[in-house]
Amino acid sequence: MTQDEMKKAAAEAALAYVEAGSIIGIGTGSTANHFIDLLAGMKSKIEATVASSLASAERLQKHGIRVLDLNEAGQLALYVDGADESNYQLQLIKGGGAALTREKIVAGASDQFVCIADGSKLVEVLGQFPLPIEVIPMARELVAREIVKLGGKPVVRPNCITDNGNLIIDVQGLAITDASSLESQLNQIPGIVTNGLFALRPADVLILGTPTGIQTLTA
Ligand SMILES: O=C(CO)[C@H](O)[C@H](O)COP(=O)(O)O
Repeated sequence: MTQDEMKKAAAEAALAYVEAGSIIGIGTGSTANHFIDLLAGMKSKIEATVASSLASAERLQKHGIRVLDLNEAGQLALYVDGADESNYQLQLIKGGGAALTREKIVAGASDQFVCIADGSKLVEVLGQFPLPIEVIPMARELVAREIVKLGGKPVVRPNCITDNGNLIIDVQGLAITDASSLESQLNQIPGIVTNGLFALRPADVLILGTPTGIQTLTA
């Protein structure tokens, strides 16, 4: 089974969490794309969606799935999204697709966060994947200096402007032993919009596609 097939299997398993008549938050990335494509097969069952990126909104609309602004939609029952890493507490690193801020907003507005991924994303300790941080452009050098003080190596992601008009700095070499504290600490640095740690609001359910089948972890 390829990694992509495992992502698709996880996305398919997440369909079971979709309730009739609901508005669903939709993530960003290749696993979320599988979920969007599968959701199209049951689009008459749902009321609408809220997208965490322009790319996901476009894909949903191509399938004829209604996309609402979060401010119109209100509190959502369900958010489905992928991740770059998850630990066993379902704390995540996200932002490989540069959509972390909108993803965190939509996750924060959802009662249940179902994370879908292939099994390689499950790790003992977060941090092998460089931590993405969304940064307001004028604060780039300030943020980079502060990250170095914390022991990280900041790398500005080339040719990347977020849907919010900002930069992504990927931070390598951070020891993420206390993900909640680090998430809060980084967000205190002026110029950081948010960082890709989803520890204060982890996933509620993690669905992994593995070579031997679906593995589901709950918080
Ligand atoms: O956080 C994300 C986008 O900002 C994605 O969920 C994360 O990068 C995983 O992507 P993929 O499903 O393509 O492996």
